[in-house]
Amino acid sequence: MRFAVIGGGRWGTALGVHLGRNGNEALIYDINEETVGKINQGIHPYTEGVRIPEGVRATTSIHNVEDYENLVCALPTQTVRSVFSQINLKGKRVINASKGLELKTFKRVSQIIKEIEQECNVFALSGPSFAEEVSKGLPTAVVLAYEQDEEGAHQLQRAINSENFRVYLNPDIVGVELGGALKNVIAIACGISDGLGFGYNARAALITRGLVEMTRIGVRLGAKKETFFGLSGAGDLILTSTSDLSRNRTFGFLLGKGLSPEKALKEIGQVVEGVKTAEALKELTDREGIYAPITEAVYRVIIRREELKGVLREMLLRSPGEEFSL
Ligand SMILES: NC(=O)C1=CN([C@@H]2O[C@H](COP(=O)(O)OP(=O)(O)OC[C@H]3O[C@@H](n4cnc5c(N)ncnc54)[C@H](OP(=O)(O)O)[C@@H]3O)[C@@H](O)[C@H]2O)C=CC1
Ligand SMILES: O=C(CO)COP(=O)(O)O
Repeated sequence: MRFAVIGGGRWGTALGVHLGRNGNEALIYDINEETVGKINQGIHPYTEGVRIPEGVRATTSIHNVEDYENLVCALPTQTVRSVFSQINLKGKRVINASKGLELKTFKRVSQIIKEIEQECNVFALSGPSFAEEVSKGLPTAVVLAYEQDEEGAHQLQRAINSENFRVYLNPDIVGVELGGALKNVIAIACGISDGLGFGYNARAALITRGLVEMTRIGVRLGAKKETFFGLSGAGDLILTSTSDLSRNRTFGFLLGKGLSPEKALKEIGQVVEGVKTAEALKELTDREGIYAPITEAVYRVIIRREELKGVLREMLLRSPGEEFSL
């Protein structure tokens, strides 16, 4: 199959490399000339020692992607609207691989795409999948969600699935996209806890209560409860909240060690989606009246700049209530 990958950061490049290895053609679009130049010379721009397979090319010209029927979105979420508005999307399949919510509109990426062009089919590819490990061809399992086009999802599954990149199908695109976006906020909270030296008990509690919070928010927004127990929910939450490879967890960890949000973001130097998603999510949960204490605590620390210890103390003093209140 022929794919254009919009966004040649770590994830877009990893997906392009995987698609190429699996016998597909992939054109990676990126704004950065150096990145595009390296890919076209067969050099992986981020992972040393990994070859760019045959059939993978890169371009800095956004209009070149219009020759492709299947478009993969691997951009930072806040840039999706402006970049995709430049492309004629009519009749295309758009597979969202980004993980976040748009500020102010609180929209998921597939909703942004549909707002730009009604006449296209949207999908979401999500799950526990660090770009570096996918680039190296290490075993990974993800979910491909679809909205209406079940036949298209089966065709895409056949093109993307491989021994080391297993692709499961799920018709709940709302739940799959929300899982990928919301886990980043919980991973920041876990990073803060680890940075403060709170220990493994606290981390396990945060992951578990975080999953309940993600599920509560998701169900209220139209997702299926069980999706949050799958790869794009619990799977990605566990990966991101426990691994040093995660930018979101690392961001929280640096805050826990006393760095300001600006300094932590500068030190990481890559997109940390949970920061903007925490802001969008706090406004959304306030508007909808959804109880989301972990999201609120993260928001108060990174957006309102409240003192970490005070926010945590208030959190721990809350009445615990019932374990499962969705
Ligand atoms: N990395 C991972 O393991 C995974 C990431 N994701 C998701 O993929 C998305 C992208 O992340 P990732 O690739 O890691 O991020 P990176 O930080 O590696 O790359 C982001 C890229 O987007 C580019 N960019 C910034 N603004 C624009 C714009 N207006 N138009 C075009 N390109 C732009 C950046 O260019 P520049 O550097 O020049 O600013 C950079 O090359 C995120 O939503 C993330 O959550 C999902 C699964 C795994
Ligand atoms: O979503 C990811 C892996 O599934 C990547 O997480 P980070 O953006 O926190 O690195």
